[in-house]
Amino acid sequence: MSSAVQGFLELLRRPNELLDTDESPENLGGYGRRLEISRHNLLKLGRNEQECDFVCHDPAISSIHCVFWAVLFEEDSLPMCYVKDCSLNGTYLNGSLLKRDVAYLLTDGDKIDLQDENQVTFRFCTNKKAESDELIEQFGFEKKVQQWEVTSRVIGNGTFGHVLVAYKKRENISTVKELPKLYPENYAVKIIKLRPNKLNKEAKILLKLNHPNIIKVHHTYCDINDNLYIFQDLIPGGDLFSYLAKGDCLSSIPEAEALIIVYQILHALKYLHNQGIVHRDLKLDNILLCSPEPCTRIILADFGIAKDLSTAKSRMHTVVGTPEYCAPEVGFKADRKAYQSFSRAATLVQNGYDRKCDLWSLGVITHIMLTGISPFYGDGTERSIIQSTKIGKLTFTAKQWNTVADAAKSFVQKLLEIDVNKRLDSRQSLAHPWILKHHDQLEKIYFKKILKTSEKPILDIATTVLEPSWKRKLPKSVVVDHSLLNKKKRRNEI
Ligand SMILES: Nc1ncnc2c1ncn2[C@@H]1O[C@H](COP(=O)(O)OP(=O)(O)OP(=O)(O)O)[C@@H](O)[C@H]1O
Repeated sequence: MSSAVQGFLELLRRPNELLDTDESPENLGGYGRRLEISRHNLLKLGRNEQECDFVCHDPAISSIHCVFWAVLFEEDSLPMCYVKDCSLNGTYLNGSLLKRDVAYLLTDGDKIDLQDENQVTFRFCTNKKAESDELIEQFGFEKKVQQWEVTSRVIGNGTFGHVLVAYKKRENISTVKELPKLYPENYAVKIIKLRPNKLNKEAKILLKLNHPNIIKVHHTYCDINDNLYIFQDLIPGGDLFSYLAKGDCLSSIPEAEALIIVYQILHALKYLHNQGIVHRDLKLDNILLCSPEPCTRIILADFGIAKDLSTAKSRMHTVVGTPEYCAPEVGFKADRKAYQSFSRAATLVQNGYDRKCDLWSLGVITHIMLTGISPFYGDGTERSIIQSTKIGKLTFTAKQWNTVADAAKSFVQKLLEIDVNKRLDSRQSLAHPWILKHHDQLEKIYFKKILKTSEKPILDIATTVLEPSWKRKLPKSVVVDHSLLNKKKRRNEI
């Protein structure tokens, strides 16, 4: 298996009359043929000869019947291979029907049937070793949390916690026998060891939010070891960084594709900022994709350092974020020694910063999507990034800009504006000519294709879904260990 290949489909059964005419003789009969599932490549099965990697000329099979892909959190982590049904007649996983347009995680040996059982059958195989319960045992995580099941499959590991695959016990199982059994959907659970208040904030903020482009939290639970479980949607398409990282460097994407992503981020930011929430760590790694293809829904994740200003003062003073994406007014200093006199790094010399720091980060993200270049990266050292961000000099002379519209350049310029008063906010950004010019098409794509809704949801209204039992689930007080706080080594937080 080549390194890019993370799994494959083995054709188990296929009626002879449906065979492709151009198949080599050794593949005839349907046994032994393998379809590879690799990163950065959507494997498509269906009737459409132009689009599909595996063509089946059966009228019961849809033009594109189902798609497969693989996502890797890091180079050495175990791949997550997914199947998504896009058909009229359905795709079955181990005999159970898949919900249309929902991605399901595959496990070695899974059986996939196109349309009904025993018509065209594949077996999913991977030679990567399955995860053991080591992590769960090492940290004493609970495997059953009320109606939730925590599995040992790791989605990713962050500075403060682990993200694992979870399942929810089925509710309202249909008693109508004729209806096919539905396959259980996957969820993700982020488990963090409760430490100073800061860590509770992520779940508290997320429970308040309800927006199609923001990670949805379903349930929270705190076990007796102070592990906080945040059950949330599993976003199966990987992050935007991995989507752009092809080979050794980041690649640009077509302007139209970037525009659709920017439009969704702006909707999410407008909603967040209206709620008084500032994300503060917007970057490619924290933007998740529902599938690794253009025009997919994007989801903002990792609210670990988000700030809720709705009940507090309107400015922030703590230096947090990731220098590469961080607005100059946040106050990163090129010399790390400059922080030593503070127990927490703070922009004491400045007037603090506000929600517009998220718009600067979006400017950096847009710049990268359009050109593959990070605007203030310099020589890549933290010092050089911070220095060039402070200067904020932008040039559009690189050849990568040649094919980019002037309106897009102007958008980037207006977000990467050192003067916060001149920098656009989320509402103004949505009214910028780059967006406005394509407004009707963007709206259509957003509501019809991405959100798949015929009615426009009211995106600006806050629907507070704070669980009533939330407060009771947390310990009354959390002992703040200051030595830990100071020693905390967060890659992106000083
Ligand atoms: N709900 C989710 N669905 C799919 N993948 C997720 C989800 N939440 C997190 N991930 C993946 O797991 C990884 C770890 O997430 P987490 O939020 O713990 O840490 P992180 O983004 O690396 O944050 P930190 O900046 O705290 O180190 C992420 O990079 C992301 O790829």
